[in-house]
Amino acid sequence: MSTLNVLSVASEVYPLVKTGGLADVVGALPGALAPEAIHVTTLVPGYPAVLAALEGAEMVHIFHGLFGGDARLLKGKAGGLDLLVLEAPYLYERPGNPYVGSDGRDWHDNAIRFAALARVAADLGLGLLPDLRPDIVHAHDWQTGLAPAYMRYSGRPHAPSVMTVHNMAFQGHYSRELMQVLGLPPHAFSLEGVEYFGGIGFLKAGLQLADRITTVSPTYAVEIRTPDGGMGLDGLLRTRAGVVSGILNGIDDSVWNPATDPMIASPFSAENRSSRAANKAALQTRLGLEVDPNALVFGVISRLTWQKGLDLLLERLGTLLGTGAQLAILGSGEPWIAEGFVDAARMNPGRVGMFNGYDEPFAHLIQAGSDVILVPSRFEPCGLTQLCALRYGALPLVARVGGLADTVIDANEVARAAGIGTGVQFGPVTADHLEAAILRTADLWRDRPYWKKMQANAMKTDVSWRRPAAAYARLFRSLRAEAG
Ligand SMILES: Nc1ncnc2c1ncn2[C@@H]1O[C@H](COP(=O)(O)OP(=O)(O)O[C@H]2O[C@H](CO)[C@@H](O)[C@H](O)[C@H]2O)[C@@H](O)[C@H]1O
Repeated sequence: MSTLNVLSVASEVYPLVKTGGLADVVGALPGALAPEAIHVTTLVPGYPAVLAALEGAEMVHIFHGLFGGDARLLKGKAGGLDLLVLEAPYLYERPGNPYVGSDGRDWHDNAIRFAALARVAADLGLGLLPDLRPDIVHAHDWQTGLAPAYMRYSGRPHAPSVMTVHNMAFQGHYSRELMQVLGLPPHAFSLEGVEYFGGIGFLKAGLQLADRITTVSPTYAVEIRTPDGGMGLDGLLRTRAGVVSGILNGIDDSVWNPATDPMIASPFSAENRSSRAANKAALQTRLGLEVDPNALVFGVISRLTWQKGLDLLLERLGTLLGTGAQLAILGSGEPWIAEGFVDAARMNPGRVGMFNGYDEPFAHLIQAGSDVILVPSRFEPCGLTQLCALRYGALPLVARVGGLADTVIDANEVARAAGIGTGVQFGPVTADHLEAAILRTADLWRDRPYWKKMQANAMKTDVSWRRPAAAYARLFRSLRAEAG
């Protein structure tokens, strides 16, 4: 099998820069695709953290006058990845978050910052550097949506493109006045081009002009074709339904491996789960919860945003605590949700523990020590925390949406009778249905033999990248064959 070269372009990549699951996936795909004879080079902006980590950097191109400055394209390695880094200090040399300044507001020039990234991806797809000419350009999320557009409007032969949507809620919508600044020809401002509700839609452009569209679960691939899930883009996606597919995410099962995880209190495996109890005790101690092996511990690891539905949990916290259960929460994000949990912890000492922040090692301990991981998302393209939870034997209690619907087997009565089931699902996503699911989970906890069976089932679920990588490989190869 000949090697296929893919240029993956994204605004964040684990372990260098991460604000969410996008970085995890972009960081994992190259390793996952290597056994499929697919070589991935990842193009990312030259944020300070990326430049600091880059090893063996070699300059491969200078762009004169790239959106208001001179930029250099560097080739090197970091975090085990083959990278191309766009070093453009006037766009990316800023402290903190890739998208927002210290005042919490979007950088004023985000349209240009990410158009520059997309422009460079497109140039590579057009054969700018013969040695680094990709067979496929794989663009992730709105920040890179213009890459397929730039290639298409060049009018020249170019690599075929795949646009992957990790979250439909972020679309990159900008003023029509930027058409010229962004280097888009006037005729691109049309329904079949980049025009979107009177402005320029970056994600819209990618979805309209890429050769294939993927999203990160089969159910989300269906949901985004509906008015609710499509968030304005459902019509386009219905029209292009023939090129849309859903490929589930995986997780890195060497990082997320309870048998070897150095970040947890005591290792365990599906076959030998006895030391899971030590992790539960460590978690309870760390968060000031009563150390009680019999208390059902619900864990949460999440960005705190409306998407994640955790306000519904706050609303029905009384029911959860009424069952005798505990809540361990690790999260950061919007203050209206964070403060609710901080208050809940203060008012329920020993029963609710909250760490308001981002802490990767602690996320591992919560997975290892909780009995349940709660993911009550209003929508969830795939979700990674429930995949980690399955691997660590913390049964996922999830909303029946997107990738959550695709990855958890609900312990309904039939599943219970058959000894299958890996967690609990609920829907529609309302406080009432969440409450019912919490009560059902507490009931399942009382049936300890079945609980242990579910835990074993969960831990044996294949949540690795193997199957998803094979699906991406098939997609890339068929697209390459089609392109000739
Ligand atoms: N406070 C904290 N401390 C430590 N770790 C934390 C944390 N908060 C979150 N995390 C970690 O960050 C990652 C978040 O990934 P998710 O897939 O759950 O959500 P996200 O909405 O960011 O991603 C979007 O993109 C991904 C990738 O495609 C989709 O799975 C998802 O549905 C979509 O919304 C997980 O690995 C989680 O453990």
